[in-house]
Amino acid sequence: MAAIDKVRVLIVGDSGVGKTSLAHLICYNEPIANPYWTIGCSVQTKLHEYKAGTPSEKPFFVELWDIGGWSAHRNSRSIFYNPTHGIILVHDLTNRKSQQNLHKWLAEILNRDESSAGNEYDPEQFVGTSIPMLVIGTKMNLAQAAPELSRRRSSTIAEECAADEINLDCTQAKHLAPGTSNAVKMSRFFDKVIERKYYSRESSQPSTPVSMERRRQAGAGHFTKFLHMS
Ligand SMILES: Nc1nc2c(ncn2[C@@H]2O[C@H](COP(=O)(O)OP(=O)(O)OP(=O)(O)O)[C@@H](O)[C@H]2O)c(=O)[nH]1
Repeated sequence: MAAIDKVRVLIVGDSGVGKTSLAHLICYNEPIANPYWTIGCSVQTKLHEYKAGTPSEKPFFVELWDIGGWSAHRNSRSIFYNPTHGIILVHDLTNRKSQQNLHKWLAEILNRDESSAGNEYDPEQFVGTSIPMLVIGTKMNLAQAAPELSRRRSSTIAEECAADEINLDCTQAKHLAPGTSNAVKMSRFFDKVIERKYYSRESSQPSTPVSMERRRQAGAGHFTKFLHMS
């Protein structure tokens, strides 16, 4: 049997926003019982059917690299960023600061090769990257219970990067259940990541400019299967 190709998707965001909970929900379709504090990085893998239900259907491993969000580890995290085939930016819907900090996370990943560049926010850089991105707002249940904490739900970084956006509660399986719009967006995102790595002319050029409109048009929604590899 032929080896199954794989892609690496980074899951980044401030400490405590729910990255580990999200990665578990994506891979197992059920909430994690005891989320742990991630030191360094934790990797979980799922089997995704690229373009499921079409003649182009093909399985790929999607490695979810859950990067610990503690700021003290910022200087050592860059070792996890190469290669990066896709990025999931996670923020807590009850914590506005965690949404604003997504710019810093993205800058940290995109500046990974420039040791002195720091994490300066450059909007042009975000528009210019062709790495597929997905923005996820967690703790929707808490945000709904306290709307004053989350008056603005849609995040500007998603608009700037023309990225899809999902708001969910990682403690409830139904929020990513197969057939839901969230699951379709997630699947479409993984298709984009695979498309860019294995089927695009840009695959050998990590950060080439691409128009916002083109990014919007890429990909199509399909369902996925899950597999965990320890
Ligand atoms: N109510 C609710 N709690 C959540 C949600 N997502 C995560 N949590 C809780 O938030 C806490 C932190 O979740 P983690 O998944 O460990 O967060 P993390 O981003 O991986 O944190 P670090 O490992 O420090 O980077 C845990 O107590 C989770 O149960 C959510 O959508 N709703």
